[in-house]
Amino acid sequence: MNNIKFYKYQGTGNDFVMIDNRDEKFPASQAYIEHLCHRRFGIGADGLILLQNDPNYDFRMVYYNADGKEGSMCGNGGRCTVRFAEDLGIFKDKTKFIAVDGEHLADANEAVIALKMGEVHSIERHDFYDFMNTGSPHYVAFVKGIESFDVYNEGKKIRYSDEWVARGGTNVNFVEVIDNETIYVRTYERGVEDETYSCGTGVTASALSTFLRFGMKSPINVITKGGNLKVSFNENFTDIRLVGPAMKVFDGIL
Ligand SMILES: N[C@H](CCC[C@H](N)C(=O)O)C(=O)O
Repeated sequence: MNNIKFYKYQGTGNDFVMIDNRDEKFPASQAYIEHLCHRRFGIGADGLILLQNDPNYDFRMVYYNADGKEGSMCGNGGRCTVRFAEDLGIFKDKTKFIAVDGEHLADANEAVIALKMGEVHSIERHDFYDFMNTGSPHYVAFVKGIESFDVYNEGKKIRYSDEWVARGGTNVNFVEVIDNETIYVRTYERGVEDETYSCGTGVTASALSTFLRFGMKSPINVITKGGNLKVSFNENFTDIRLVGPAMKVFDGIL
């Protein structure tokens, strides 16, 4: 026993081990984090997040993928970290924190966390897909029959293609337009190397891409395997919000 307290949180089924690391005592080695995230040998999670102090913000969020490596920004993880900080009594109603991609604002109420995402300034448009960075890199392709689509194999093929390996890897989103204000998104996640139940930065990228390709207006409702999110944005993508539930599942001692 290391006598470290951990908490398990989830946001639309994207789940995280959360550690209050304000004393910076957590031994953050890759092997240990990978072990804790393992669904058979550990607690089981898509990632692990350290909540740390920062002199200029309410807190700092440090995110690791399930493979134990520090990742780029995680939207659902950000929403869960905000809920965690609220539960720890760090803020009430509104917060400002820092993550690997910069500053984030968020509002919390009992039902949802609304997280302001980074601005998106450049989007690569291709015939069959868009690519952008919403804090993490995202490939977005539109498909029909999303519920029976082979996300794992098709996503893996793209993620491990020579082009994307050379570019540092990517998360891969498959999207179907459901109605005038709703899309369904499924994501193969880099660093988890599997489909997750929901990916916040991926959902954000998918909504922006749906606006560009089909003119769907903000706010866009997003269905994922783990529940529903909403993405609102202005048309130059400088004010993007990811809104949805985030909650504690259990806690324990390591
Ligand atoms: N699940 C995360 C994305 C994690 C990004 C990660 N897979 C990477 O590319 O490093 C989210 O909700 O935005």
